[in-house]
Amino acid sequence: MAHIRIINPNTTASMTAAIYRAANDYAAVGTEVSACQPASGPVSIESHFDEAVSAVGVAQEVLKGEREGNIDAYVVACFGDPGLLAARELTRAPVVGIAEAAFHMATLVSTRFSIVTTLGRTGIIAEHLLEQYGFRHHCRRIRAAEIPVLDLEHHPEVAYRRIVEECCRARDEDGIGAIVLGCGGMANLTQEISREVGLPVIEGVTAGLKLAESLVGLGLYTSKHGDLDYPRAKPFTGQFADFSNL
Ligand SMILES: O=C(O)C[C@H]1NC(=O)NC1=O
Repeated sequence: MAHIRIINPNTTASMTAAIYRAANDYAAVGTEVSACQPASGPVSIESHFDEAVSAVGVAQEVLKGEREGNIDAYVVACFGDPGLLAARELTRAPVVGIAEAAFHMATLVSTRFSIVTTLGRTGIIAEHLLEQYGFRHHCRRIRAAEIPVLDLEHHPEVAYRRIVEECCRARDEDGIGAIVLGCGGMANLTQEISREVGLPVIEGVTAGLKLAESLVGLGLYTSKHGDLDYPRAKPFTGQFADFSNL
């Protein structure tokens, strides 16, 4: 039995629920999935600033999970993987970011992939992650459907069509074998888009869940030898006082 906690770093509860449903549909027998989002922060994450603010919320949700004591792994369900390394410092449980998970999965089924994300301005965040994780040469292009994140909920039909159109352009122009969807809010679209576009389509919530299950099943844990060791205990002031002496 593994309990996997999925953290939606934005504060839109309906997106958290959609992310939970998508993950739970793929959970193995014996896996318990739970989902949460920070009490405060951006309703959607579409910029460096949004990422920075949401990273604090991710850390707070991991600390809550550690206090609960029964979480075997965490998934950070925003394509920018906000606060991923900081989250790993706070727990021995594996912590999987959905961008990193999707990149790994995509390279297991194709030599080259393109990313289709929401707004073009967030493409640089994915570009930085490709570099950081060592997947830069696997990714042919970072494309955007040019839809705000919450349009996935507010205008799902328009959003779906724009995503599929951009996926088709990627398939026809980029010399790729697979597509990575660049938003946690796209988690429930994978199969439908894959059927319509005719390529493997990978998104990070479900990829992250299955990788987290594998890490737990292998008995792997976040190393506490080196840079992912727990933070040195120290006082924190002001709004972060509850981070004191972790
Ligand atoms: O980076 C993006 O465009 C998508 C990212 N933003 C968000 O609120 N959830 C996400 O996965």
